Parts: sequence; structure tokens; C-alpha cells
Amino acid sequence: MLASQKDFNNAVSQVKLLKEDPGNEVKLKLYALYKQATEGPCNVPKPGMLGFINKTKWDAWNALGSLSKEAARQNYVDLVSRLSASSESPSPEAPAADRKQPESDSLVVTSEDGITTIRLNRPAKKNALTTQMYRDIIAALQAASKDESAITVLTGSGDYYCSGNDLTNFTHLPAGGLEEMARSAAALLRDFVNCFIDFPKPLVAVVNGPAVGISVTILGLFDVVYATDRASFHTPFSHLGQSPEGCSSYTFPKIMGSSKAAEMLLFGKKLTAQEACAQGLVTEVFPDGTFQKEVWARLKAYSKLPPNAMRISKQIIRNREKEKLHAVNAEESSVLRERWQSDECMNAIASFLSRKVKL
Ligand SMILES: CCCCC/C=C/C(=O)SCCNC(=O)CCNC(=O)[C@H](O)C(C)(C)COP(=O)(O)OP(=O)(O)OC[C@H]1O[C@@H](n2cnc3c(N)ncnc32)[C@H](O)[C@@H]1OP(=O)(O)O
Repeated sequence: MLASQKDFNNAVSQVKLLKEDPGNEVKLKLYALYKQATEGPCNVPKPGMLGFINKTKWDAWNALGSLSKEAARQNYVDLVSRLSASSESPSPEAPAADRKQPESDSLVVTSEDGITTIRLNRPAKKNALTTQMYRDIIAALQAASKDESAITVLTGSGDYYCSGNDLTNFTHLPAGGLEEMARSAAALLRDFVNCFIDFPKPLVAVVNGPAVGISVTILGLFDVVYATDRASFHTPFSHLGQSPEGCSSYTFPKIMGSSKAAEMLLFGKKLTAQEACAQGLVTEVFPDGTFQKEVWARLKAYSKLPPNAMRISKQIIRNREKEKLHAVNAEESSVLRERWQSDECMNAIASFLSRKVKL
């Protein structure tokens, strides 16, 4: 479900309470989304050259094209929520030693040689993502976006990269029951994926083994994906009674074409590392024996490149897609919220938990 009018009104009030000025670019974006959400697509005449400020505002509004009022309202609410969170986070440029450590040791964050590494560290459970790990990854990405490192890496400990969402997350029912669980999981999913969409520095996945579910879908939001030849890429959403997330319903068809994407996202076809590379999801595959050595040597060299140039180049490559990606993320999260309450999904999870099925 997209943000309600009430969520939107709250966000409009929240903007006035921001502790830090978000800067002109963001204010312009807020203005454009507000106009789109309240009046719909821009159909007023373009101001003349002399009204420079009005023309800039008109351009920003007009750039939203035919984005629906509902999607604009959602994007506005998401943007305000990110601004509120970052204005409450610790001071920028916090050196690595002062970085707030994750709540649990299932995530290890280190910073060295210009590279911040976020390592999934739950090898006995194939690095399945607990609710706390999603929160810790969000915090780690927010910190990495402001630290002094040039590049950020996500990788895993042990033989797996990540087995996706921890299916036991679904067994911790809150007081509000299944509906409340689905609502809060959808909100967490949206915040989690938004952090990848907005991440401002080069983001690299070092895929050290098989990858499942959300750890595969978000790869479309990374800048570079290096994989060992032992890796595989599996999105068994239909098997689980679920639907795609991580913006993969948009990025996968773009990356590999709609029929290859459908084989993965509808039928759960598992790709080898070589296949994923041939289809553009993976940048390069390395022999497992030399994977770590070769990849880290390369990343260390890249991390010495001028960081501002890399950030700006990433902005040019990614920025025009951001509004679209936020809208896709909102829609996918809302569809999943319904799916998680379906019998198909409940049966599939019960089946995994009772060990009847292995994907
Ligand atoms: C809030 C945001 C939601 C975002 C929505 C995300 C969706 C997804 O990510 S969908 C994908 C979910 N993942 C799966 O369906 C994978 C389930 N796991 C498996 O099929 C298998 O465990 C395997 C293929 C990943 C590995 O098989 P195998 O090598 O035989 O190893 P084990 O099954 O013995 O696993 C060891 C240990 O780890 C536990 N485990 C592995 N993955 C998960 C998981 N995703 N969730 C919970 N637990 C997992 C497994 O149960 C074993 O535990 P023990 O039996 O206690 O040793």
C-alpha cells in the first residue's frame, strides 16, 4: 500500500522540523514531489528566462513527467523519512574507529585502505538476514556514505554469500499478528532497499559463494559485482509464494532482457556465476582459489582513484533513474506485504521450517 494522505501531511510537517538544511538540490526535489503529489503532472506554462528561480522549480516539477500523485506522495514521504534519519545520525566524517558498531556480531564493518567492508557474518546459517541485520546494514550504509572511504563493499563470511531473508523472521509474530508483521516487514524492506538506491559512492558486491533471494535482487543496484566461480544466483520467489523485491522487477529485465529475467523471477531458475556474468548481472567471475586475492588487490587499486570524481560519475550514471527506482521499490514492498499474508507463502515457509523442502 502506498503512503496515505495522512502520512504525506505528517511528512510535510516533518520537513519544517529538520535539524539540518538539506541543501538546494534536495529542497528542489521536495518542491517538485509536493507539487506532483498535490496537483499532478506539471501543466502550467514555463516561466520566462528572467524568472530564474521559478524556472528552476518548474523544470524540477516538469521532470517528474506523468508520475502518479500516489507515487509522488510515496516518494515525498520516503525522502523526508531519509532526511529525518540522517539529520539524527552521528556527525558526518566520523572516523572508522568512532563508527557505531552493529547491534549484533552477525555483521562486521571495517574500514581500511579507503574501503569500507560490510561483511555478513552468520556462516552457520549461510548468512541468512535477520531483522536486526537489515537494520544494521542500513546503519552501516548510512555511516559508510559519510565516512572517508572511497569504495564500499558487501560480502559474506564462510561458504555462502547470503541465503536471503531468514525465513524464521516470519515466525516472530508481533501482538498485531500476521497483518502487523507484514506491515512492519514491508516498511523495513522499503527502507533497506532505499539505502542501496541512494548510496552515493561506488558500491561493490564481492560474492564469495551462492546467493539467494534478496541478496541477488539488490545486485542490480550495485555498481560492480565480482563473483567466485563457486557462486550461484537463485531467486525462488514463486516457490516461496512471494514476489520480487530489491527493484529486480525493473532492473533485471533492463539488465538481461525480459525473458531471461522472467526465467529467474517467475520460475526461480538458478544461474551459475558464468551465466550471471553472460547476462550482465555479474561484472567478472574469478577462479575460487584466487578470488579473494585478485578481487581485493583490484579494489585496493580502485580505492586510490579520486573519490569525488567517482561519486560524481556515479551520480551521473544513476541519478536519472532514482525516482523510478523509489517508485518500483514502494510498489514491490506493497505487493509483498499482501503476499506475506497469503496461504501460498505461509505454506512454503512452514514447509522450509519443517525441512520438507530444500531450494
Ligand atoms: C524484511 C525483508 C524481507 C525481504 C524479502 C526477501 C526474500 C528472500 O530473500 S526469499 C529467499 C529466502 N531464502 C531461502 O528460501 C533459502 C532457504 N534456505 C535453503 O534453501 C538452504 O538452507 C540453502 C540452499 C540456502 C543451503 O542448503 P544447505 O547447504 O543444505 O545448508 P542447510 O540448509 O543445512 O543450512 C544450514 C543452516 O542454515 C539455515 N538456513 C539457511 N538459509 C536460511 C534461511 N534463508 N532462513 C533461515 N535459516 C536458514 C538452515 O536452516 C540450517 O540451519 P540448522 O538446521 O539449524 O543448521
